[in-house]
Amino acid sequence: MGPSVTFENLTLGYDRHPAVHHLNAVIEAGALTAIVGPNGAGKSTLLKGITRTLVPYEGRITITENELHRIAYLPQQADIDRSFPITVWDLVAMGLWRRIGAFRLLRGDDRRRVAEALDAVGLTGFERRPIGSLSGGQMQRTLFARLLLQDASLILLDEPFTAIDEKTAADLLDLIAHWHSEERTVIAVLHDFDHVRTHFPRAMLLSRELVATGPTAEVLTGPNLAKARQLCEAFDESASICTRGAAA
Ligand SMILES: Nc1ncnc2c1ncn2[C@@H]1O[C@H](COP(=O)(O)OP(=O)(O)OP(=O)(O)O)[C@@H](O)[C@H]1O
Repeated sequence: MGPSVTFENLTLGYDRHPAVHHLNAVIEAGALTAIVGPNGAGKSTLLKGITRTLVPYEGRITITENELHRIAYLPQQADIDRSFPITVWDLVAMGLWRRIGAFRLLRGDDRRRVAEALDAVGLTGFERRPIGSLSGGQMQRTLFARLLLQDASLILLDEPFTAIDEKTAADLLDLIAHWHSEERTVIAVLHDFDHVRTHFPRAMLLSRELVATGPTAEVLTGPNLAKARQLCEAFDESASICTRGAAA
């Protein structure tokens, strides 16, 4: 079973400006949750908080069982350097590093796992291709193959389906459903509400602060979405960290 993630009076930000503001919420162990909200709502920032890339200005994030070493994180495509000279095979094999270390040669068993992961994402035959030559969808399949090998109990995905074709999105959604059936905790930042409604049982609607969280149908309502838009439009980008809720 994957861990639960608890946010308590959490404020995260950059240069003393808050991006996520006094968030209180719980993501249950083994839940499949979509994080949604307007542009600039703090969704990616929240994932960076969970990976400890950002240290909270206030409050805390608690992951049960101290599972930090078992987190897999897929950043937005824009944050991935595709010019790095590495083949599909080597990038996917990096998913084994936690288990076998970065510098050990792959054994037969390891090579079989890499081949199976490539097969699972439909990339058999692409092993020797440099990642710079892949389409957006093929690159995303490669990164999902690496995630498969990471065997993480908490999987964080930042906009995994942006700018990829529907067939690839459907295949990768199947993999996510499989992770959910294995009771891993999966949290994905998503923009496509159809994907969220169809494939994600739970949702968290953010707009710098929490608007709603719970079963997806109860979160993605007209009034909640209108409130999220209003909050984001009203937010002062230059606001400093406030102490509201500090005593809570
Ligand atoms: N590295 C950074 N330095 C300074 N400000 C940042 C940085 N990253 C994000 N921000 C700001 O924090 C706020 C929240 O950004 P974040 O990327 O978390 O939003 P988001 O909900 O993921 O948006 P989108 O849907 O557009 O990707 C925005 O105002 C953004 O400009």
